[in-house]
Order: sequence, then C-alpha cells, then structure tokens
Amino acid sequence: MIYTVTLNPSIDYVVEVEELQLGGLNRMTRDLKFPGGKGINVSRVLGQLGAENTALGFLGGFTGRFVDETLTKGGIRTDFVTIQDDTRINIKLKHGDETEVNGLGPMIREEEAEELVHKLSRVREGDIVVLSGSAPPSLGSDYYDRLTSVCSTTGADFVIDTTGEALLKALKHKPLLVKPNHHELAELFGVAMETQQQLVTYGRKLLDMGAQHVLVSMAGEGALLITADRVFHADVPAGAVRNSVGAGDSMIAGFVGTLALGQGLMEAFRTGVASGSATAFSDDLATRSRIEELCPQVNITEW
Ligand SMILES: Nc1ncnc2c1ncn2[C@@H]1O[C@H](COP(=O)(O)OP(=O)(O)O)[C@@H](O)[C@H]1O
Ligand SMILES: O=P(O)(O)OC[C@H]1O[C@](O)(COP(=O)(O)O)[C@@H](O)[C@@H]1O
Repeated sequence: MIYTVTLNPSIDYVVEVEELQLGGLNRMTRDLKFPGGKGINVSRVLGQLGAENTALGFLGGFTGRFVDETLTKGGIRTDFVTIQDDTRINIKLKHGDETEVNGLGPMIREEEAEELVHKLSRVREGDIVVLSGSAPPSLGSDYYDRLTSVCSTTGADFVIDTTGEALLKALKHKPLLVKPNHHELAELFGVAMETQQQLVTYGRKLLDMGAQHVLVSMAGEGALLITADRVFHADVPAGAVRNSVGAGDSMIAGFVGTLALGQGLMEAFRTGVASGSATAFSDDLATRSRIEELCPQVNITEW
C-alpha cells in the first residue's frame, strides 16, 4: 500500500484575471477550486495510475471538509486527523504569468500531532510512504524527523519532498527517493547552479548523505535521475503549458506508482516525467489518458 502524508493541505483557489491591476479592482475571468497540498496531489495522480493509496495528514473546518469530500468522491481513501482549526486556502493567481500566495497553515495541537504519529506507526515493510510539502509552523521543526524515524523503524520505504533542514535530516533514514527541483537543490547547498553538471554533482551529494534515488526536476528542461552508479536525463514532450502547480507532485506519483506497480526504474522515470508534463499541460492534475499519450514522447539518455 502507498500512503501519502500532507501536513499542510489546502484548497488551491485558482483565479484568472486578464491583467492584474495592483491596488485596483480586478474582476475574475474564471475561478476554480481544487483540493491541494503536495501529498494530496500525489494521491490524486496515483489514483489516475491505478495505484491504490491512502491520504493521511491534518484537515479541519469547512475547507478541510471540502478537501476530504472531493478526494473521497474521486475514489481516494482518506484517513486524516481532524483538527480544530481551518485548513488553509492557497491562491494561484493567473494573469499571463503565475503568482502563488500560500498560507502558513493552521494551528496543530499537540494531541492532534500525536494522533498522526500513531496512525503512521501502523505502516509496515513493503509499504511506501510519500511525505510532501511544508509543515505548519505550529508543528515545530522536528516533526518530519519524527515521521521519517517512524518509517525507518517500521521498515517501510519513504519518499520525502520538502525543503531545507527537514529534507537534510531525513537523508540519514535512507529515503527511496528525494525530488528537489533545480532551484531547491541550489538553495539546499547555498550554491548558484548554472549547469546540469553542477546539478549532478550536488544530486550525488544527496545520494552520499543517504538517498537511494535522486530526481532533479528542471521544469521545461526535463529532469535528471541520479542513482548510485548511473545518471540519466529525460527531456519533456512538446505541449502548451497551462498550469505548473502540482507538476512536481505528479512526477513523484508517476515515479513511485510505476515502481509500486512492479515496473522498472526507466519506466518509472519516463512515467514520472510524462505525469509532470501532463499536469503542466492541463488546468487540473494529470489524467491517465494524458500520461499514456505523453509517455512515448519522453526521450531518456544516459548522462
Ligand atoms: N513547462 C513545462 N513543460 C513541460 N513539462 C514540464 C514543464 N514544467 C514542468 N514540467 C514537468 O513536470 C516536472 C516537474 O516540474 P518542476 O516545475 O521541475 O517541479 P516542481 O513543481 O516541484 O517545481 C518536470 O520535470 C517536467 O517533467
Ligand atoms: O507545484 P508543486 O510544488 O508540485 O506543489 C503544488 C502544491 O503545493 C502547494 O503550493 C503547497 O506547497 P507548500 O506545502 O510548500 O506550501 C499547493 O498549494 C499545491 O497544491
């Protein structure tokens, strides 16, 4: 079984305006609401790929109910801890360009935080846990470390997609996969990265620090897969970009879902890239048919 963990879910409120007038009145030309947060996006794309999964994390209030009901209607099993505070709303403003305004997240009480640790302690060897996104500040800086320790103790594989110290601390528990984008990798090491060679060099450092596989995503420039002894580059299929929100999460879902369904590493890499691009070319997240259409267009070459 695959479990996703979203510590800071959201409603992603996508707002389109023709031209943004800062300080003026703007009328929306269109608006859309999606259940959001990185682990939840992973769950939704895993569902498209036919990979059974359960979404875990914290949800509260009217916003939390929207997220849970939408996931359940979409056939995703949910087992969230109910919190007293409201789940956040993240604004995705489209005005020719994309501007994002993400909330800090709700207050999580100590007993709520403990309840999730307890739920997660039921995972077993053979399970894969995908931990994705930011943590609300009220959880404290060590909460991800607690969760990855639980995965490590139970013997379950885990993937972690977060930033900074939380990501670095997780490496000692040997994650199956980490997927920084090129900006996050540069920020992690405090180095400006201008070439793909630099991305490979620093990606390898993450392997040395414990990761089993490293995917470095580079938006329209494709991605690098770095393993213990080999490096591969994938380019992206051609298409018109409509929405880059959730492209990274879709890539993780494509990669992990394909491995969980028993296929090899190259197929997982190909499906990961196709899933990221299928989301980038859609209003919402990738659908199975769009992923299948794009898979044959992904070229992989050994570095
Ligand atoms: N402009 C784009 N054109 C085609 N594919 C894209 C584009 N942006 C993202 N993707 C796909 O999604 C993957 C993840 O995107 P990226 O933006 O790097 O991740 P994140 O959302 O984590 O920042 C890319 O490796 C690529 O496969
Ligand atoms: O584009 P990405 O990085 O894959 O993730 C998109 C998701 O991340 C969010 O921007 C939240 O990110 P954070 O958890 O880092 O605040 C959601 O609103 C959105 O659904």
